[in-house]
Amino acid sequence: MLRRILPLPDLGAPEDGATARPLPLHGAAASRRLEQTAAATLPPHALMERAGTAVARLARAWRPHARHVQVLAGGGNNGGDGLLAAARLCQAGFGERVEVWWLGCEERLPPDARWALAQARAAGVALIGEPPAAEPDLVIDALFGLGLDRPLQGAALAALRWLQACPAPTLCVDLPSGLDADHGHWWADTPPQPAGPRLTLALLTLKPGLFTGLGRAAAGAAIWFDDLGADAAAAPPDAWLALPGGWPHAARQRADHASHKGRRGDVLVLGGVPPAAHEGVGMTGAALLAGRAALRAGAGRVWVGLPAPAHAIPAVDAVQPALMLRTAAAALDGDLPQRAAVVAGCGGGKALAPLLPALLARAPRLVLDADALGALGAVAAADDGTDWRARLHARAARGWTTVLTPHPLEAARLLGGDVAAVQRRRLEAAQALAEATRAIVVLKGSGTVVAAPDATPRIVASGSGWLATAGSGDVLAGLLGARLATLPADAGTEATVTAVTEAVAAHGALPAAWPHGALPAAWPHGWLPTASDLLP
Ligand SMILES: NC(=O)C1=CN([C@@H]2O[C@H](COP(=O)(O)OP(=O)(O)OC[C@H]3O[C@@H](n4cnc5c(N)ncnc54)[C@H](O)[C@@H]3O)[C@@H](O)[C@H]2O)[C@@H](O)CC1
Repeated sequence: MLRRILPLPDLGAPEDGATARPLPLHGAAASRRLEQTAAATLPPHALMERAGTAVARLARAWRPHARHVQVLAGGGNNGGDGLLAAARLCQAGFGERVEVWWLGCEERLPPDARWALAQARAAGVALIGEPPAAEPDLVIDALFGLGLDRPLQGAALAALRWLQACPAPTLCVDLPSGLDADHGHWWADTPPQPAGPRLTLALLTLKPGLFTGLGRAAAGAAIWFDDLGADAAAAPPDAWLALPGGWPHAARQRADHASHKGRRGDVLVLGGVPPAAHEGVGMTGAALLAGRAALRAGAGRVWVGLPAPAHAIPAVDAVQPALMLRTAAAALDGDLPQRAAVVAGCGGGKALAPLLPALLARAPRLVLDADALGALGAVAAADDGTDWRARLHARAARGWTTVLTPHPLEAARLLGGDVAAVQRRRLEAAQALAEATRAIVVLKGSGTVVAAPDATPRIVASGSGWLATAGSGDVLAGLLGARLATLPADAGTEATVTAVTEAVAAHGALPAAWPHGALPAAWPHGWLPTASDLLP
């Protein structure tokens, strides 16, 4: 069955608060297992017939008036899909010219691709061995799919360079050529971002590499999926694709006439050093953004504790006067850390380090962001010498929730590695950090990963380059606080991970809801949104 995965459908405000079911993601090995299982029950070449037909159908629907269709086909089964699509387009009399630039070698073709080549020849498809002379109206990229597992060189690299530079609309078969199916690694020295509009049709399975690493940049604005009639349950997924869903469900919250703010959860944000207290260097805005986001996401009461003396604390947040501003010391005095979801980081700077031991020991629901992650290493020195990892393990053993929200550099520091290694294997890096800390890890970046100990990681489908702006992470931290604040104490790990994923997904969906026409289009091509624009 053919369905669109991205762009996400306009979800509006779901009344029932239901979270969309996550979709299974299968890497190369699991996809091959599924392929074998499916092929065993079908006549020869049936899967390739379905794949090629699906490609041809989507090509016609996407560019119905294309006259010159150029297929770029490699020497494996991905090329076979392209050859068969060309055959079916030709047989349907589509356009004026359907041509295949074929890089295969007849003696080394796998059986399905050999059959597809025969089909293409029988249909009268023109085969060429070099780039087309004129720019086509539509390109079908079937150079490499699942089988790509090393850097591109020679003729294949030259073909990929042509493909990436071609301004024509391009439909990628299964995966954009150059992209690794498992990790979203890019195997070539040419930019992953294509010059022209692009969509990708994933076949049989959705691969994790399409949604994280460089996958989203390479795959284009739209990702479609045809399962070719295979049963995804036949192989356990390597990851889940999480779609934004039912949180925050404002309509449902408001519908409860007898509700009151005490039922909607308390959030304490710790961070935001004021310039008056730190030699003129301040980060107050970060904590205010987190606090505002928590309020907007439905938290009943939000405190912001700034690590500074009383005279340096702003009297009020003029944008959200409902925020309760105080010194961090005052915020931590009493039972607030126990009953509120605590968000620590958000511009707290070095002043956070001395607060962390108490937070780790007292706050059952704790989000550690930015500066709090940087301060973790100093925790032992600041207290009785117990390592921070041991403290996180102890929290997990008590059934307490800790959420770490590193960007790739922070994750690399916590793992003791380098950022390139994290980015190369984002799923594995997030999972390794979750296992090492027994915490829920939100590894930010293109295709944010949510990982928890002993669980299959999730990649969040929402999110875009619009979020790559200062303060965006503080807004996410606030949303996480608001989401955790409404969880019952005995929610359990799975429900907590789902809640964290919902908050990340809701954050990723914010730019789509942002009124793009709302700011004057003055500066060269219009103003860009900032983190404050993510909040109404
Ligand atoms: N067999 C079938 O009936 C089906 C095949 N499908 C298609 O088949 C694809 C997988 O086909 P293949 O396994 O043949 O793999 P590919 O067609 O992706 O790659 C072909 C060969 O290229 C080689 N290769 C890898 N890296 C290279 C490099 N850097 N330079 C040069 N050669 C390199 C590999 O050894 C591989 O065997 C899927 O992505 C999908 O498009 C699906 O449509 C499902 C059905």
